[in-house]
Amino acid sequence: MSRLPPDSLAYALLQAARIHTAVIGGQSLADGLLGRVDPVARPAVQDIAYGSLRAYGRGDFFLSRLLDRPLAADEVRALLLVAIYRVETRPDAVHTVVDQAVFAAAEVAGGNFRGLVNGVLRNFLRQQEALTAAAENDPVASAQHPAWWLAELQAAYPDAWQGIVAAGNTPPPMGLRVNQRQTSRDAYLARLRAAGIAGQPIDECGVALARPVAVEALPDFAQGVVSVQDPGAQRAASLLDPVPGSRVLDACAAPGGKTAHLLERADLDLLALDLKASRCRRIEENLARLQLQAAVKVADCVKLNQWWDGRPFDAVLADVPCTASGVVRRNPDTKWLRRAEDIASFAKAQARILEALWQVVRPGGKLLYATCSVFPAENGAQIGRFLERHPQVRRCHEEQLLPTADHDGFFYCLLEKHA
Ligand SMILES: C[S@@+](CC[C@H](N)C(=O)[O-])C[C@H]1O[C@@H](n2cnc3c(N)ncnc32)[C@H](O)[C@@H]1O
Repeated sequence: MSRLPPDSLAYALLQAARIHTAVIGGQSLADGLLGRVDPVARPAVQDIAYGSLRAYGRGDFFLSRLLDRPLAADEVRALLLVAIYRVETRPDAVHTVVDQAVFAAAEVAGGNFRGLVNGVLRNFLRQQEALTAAAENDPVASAQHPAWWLAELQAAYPDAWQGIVAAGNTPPPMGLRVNQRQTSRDAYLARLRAAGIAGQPIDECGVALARPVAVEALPDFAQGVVSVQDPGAQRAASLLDPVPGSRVLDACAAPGGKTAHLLERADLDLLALDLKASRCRRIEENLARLQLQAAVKVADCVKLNQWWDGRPFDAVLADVPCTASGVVRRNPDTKWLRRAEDIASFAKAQARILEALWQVVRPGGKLLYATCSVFPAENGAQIGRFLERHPQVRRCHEEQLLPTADHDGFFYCLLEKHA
């Protein structure tokens, strides 16, 4: 519990520091860390916690120069990191940030850290110019990504890696998918305008918002007229493009964004699988809100005997688990939690999924392999190895979307089985 008022900056800094501590200790932002924060403070805490995690390489560099020995409490280190982030992003209010961080320090258990926090932050302000210049010459501090991650990007994209890094360091855009069964994209854009929310049309049913808003502010969100989905993710349904009435498998479906999009476009006999029961509930909740129907089953898609009745599918979506390196700006914890070896272990699991699912595609049917990664081992190289094992498979289409201001990073490959 905190005695700080939830609407104070001190409270926001303290909560952001606690989230930081949990993440650096190995927990994921997806574990609901933000849900423990007073709702009044959530937008501010999210802004500070996510922003400072995106910039962790930079903050860590500063602290390595400001502290001459390890701190007694991880939470104090995290408090310094979030305060420095706030100082750098709000240069007009640096003294308020320092004062509020000192109030927050009084809440950290295990000692009296107020003097230390005050001293380190004032020291940072005194040396800010020199430290900022030094950070420019440090690869991890300036790119704000781990060294192994940068090496992967540089090897794969010698001309484009800086753009990928820059996109990864920017707050993500908010995209919407309009439910074509309920309204048209242009009619919904007009409703957004009437609600004072600016947006641009994208593709067949997407909208890019000028600024993120809370979902509760979106007209008729609860009635299922619209969903939040990045335009890059919306490519899946149009690439697979199953014909009405066909039998479709979404093998790694939770939370059901792409399942729902497929069903909004056409009436389908669709089976959605996911490994985890809690995540299958998310699919069911999303389908219920959007007034769509599918069979949802908890299963490991690799273990065909657990879930497959032997009837082949016309179309299969394999949106496989991956490093999520294309959506790192949405989950800035992942780049600090992952290790270089994770790429190979994801690639191994993906190959097993692809092999298993290929067996359930009917002759003449298609499979769309998808990741939200930019690492080739999970994408083009994965498909290359699959095609070596199955030379008769037709690769109909392949695209690597790199993250930009308009969409996240995704990879798609559409494969067709010999009839
Ligand atoms: C990238 S996410 C899917 C996102 C989803 N397609 C969407 O658009 O909302 C990958 C999902 O695969 C699930 N998964 C991982 N391994 C699996 C397996 N062997 N069988 C079924 N689901 C699996 C994970 O639980 C996770 O929900």
